[in-house]
Amino acid sequence: MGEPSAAERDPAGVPEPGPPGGPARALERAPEREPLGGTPRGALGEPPRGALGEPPREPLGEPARASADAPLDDDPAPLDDDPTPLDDDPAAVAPVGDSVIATRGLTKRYRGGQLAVDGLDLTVPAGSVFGFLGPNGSGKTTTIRMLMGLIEPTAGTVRVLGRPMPRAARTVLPQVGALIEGPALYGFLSGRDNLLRYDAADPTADPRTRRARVAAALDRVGLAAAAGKKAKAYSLGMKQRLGLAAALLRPRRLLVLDEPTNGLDPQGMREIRTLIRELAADGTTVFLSSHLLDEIEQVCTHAAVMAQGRLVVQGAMADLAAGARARLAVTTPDTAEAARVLKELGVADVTADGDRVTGEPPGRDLAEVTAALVAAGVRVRGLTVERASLEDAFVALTGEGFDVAG
Ligand SMILES: Nc1ncnc2c1ncn2[C@@H]1O[C@H](COP(=O)(O)OP(=O)(O)OP(=O)(O)O)[C@@H](O)[C@H]1O
Repeated sequence: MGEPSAAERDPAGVPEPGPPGGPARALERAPEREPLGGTPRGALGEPPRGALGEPPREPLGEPARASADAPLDDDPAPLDDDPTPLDDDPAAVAPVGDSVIATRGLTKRYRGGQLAVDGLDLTVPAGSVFGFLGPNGSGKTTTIRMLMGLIEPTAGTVRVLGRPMPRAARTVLPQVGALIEGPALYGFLSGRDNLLRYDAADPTADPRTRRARVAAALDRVGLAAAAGKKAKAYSLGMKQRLGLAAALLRPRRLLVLDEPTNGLDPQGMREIRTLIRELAADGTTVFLSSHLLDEIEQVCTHAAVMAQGRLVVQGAMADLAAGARARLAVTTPDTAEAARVLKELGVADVTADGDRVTGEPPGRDLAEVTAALVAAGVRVRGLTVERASLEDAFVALTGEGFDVAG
């Protein structure tokens, strides 16, 4: 079969660009930093991403192989393997301990001057479904492209599966499945043939097991029945699942998914989320970026929040939800007296609104607080510590709104 021409490729095959775990970790709030001084890309009149900025997209868009074969975007990264002899042997990837991805001081300034990622310290625990959350333009895709060795950091380090990137790309990437900015497909080929062709382009893939691996991957993503259909007849959700199947053609220790549900209808989103949960249940660490809070809430065990290129917070979901902005709330007709008593008890940030008085949760037993209020003649109708929703917490942390509806 000859190489398809550009005209033969399905232009509609690329979906519109835009999505369980480790032990609970303490909430790590990133230190405050100076505001970014970068210039927005648009302001400099640079071409949009995808014109010049993107690496050439391989069929089905897996960056793993693209990173090894294709020229790199922006500052080309040296692709020499890590000089240690271990790197030639995929089985010899160093044990990763608790973290599958670790970045330290990771920084990317694009040529136009845009500081897209600023001093990122990210730690992704093994076995987690890690949500990488942030509004559009907060640096998620740039970070993912550095993780995959597609672009060279301006400063800082990246370790994936315990190895330095991009130096150990050839060792690491075969163990990483990735779906970045939607799969690129050949519309005139069936889903099965897309995967066969894709696998055949991978020099490290075993041709003897190809058909079986393709069938298993199609089955895995629920496309076995539609395997013979041309990809251009696939719905967006099916195309996205085919992209995932490409990432699953061999066992992976890590899946990196950039906005995997972007552009999908609710049913398609549910299917992808279910698949992610299943993959995670099998022990694969999943790193997924999203600007959708509820998506992160539904599938992730851990999350990091980005804003303007900086890490705002990262940790286990339970800690993020519990620790972010709990409030003591007293419901009473005697708000002025209740506020006075609470302040006397050392409750900070006391505010009265209607028949409610709220404040920071006190570091003492709530029974003591109730007793003090009652002793002062306050008619207490309700006293509780309210957990903020994740949305409240994240918006408070980032200081800006999220496009929650997508
Ligand atoms: N190739 C590039 N050249 C110059 N600036 C870029 C390039 N790619 C991204 N940027 C800029 O870097 C910043 C971070 O962009 P990035 O795409 O990483 O964010 P994101 O969180 O993934 O957002 P989105 O969800 O919109 O893709 C933005 O200000 C963006 O305009």
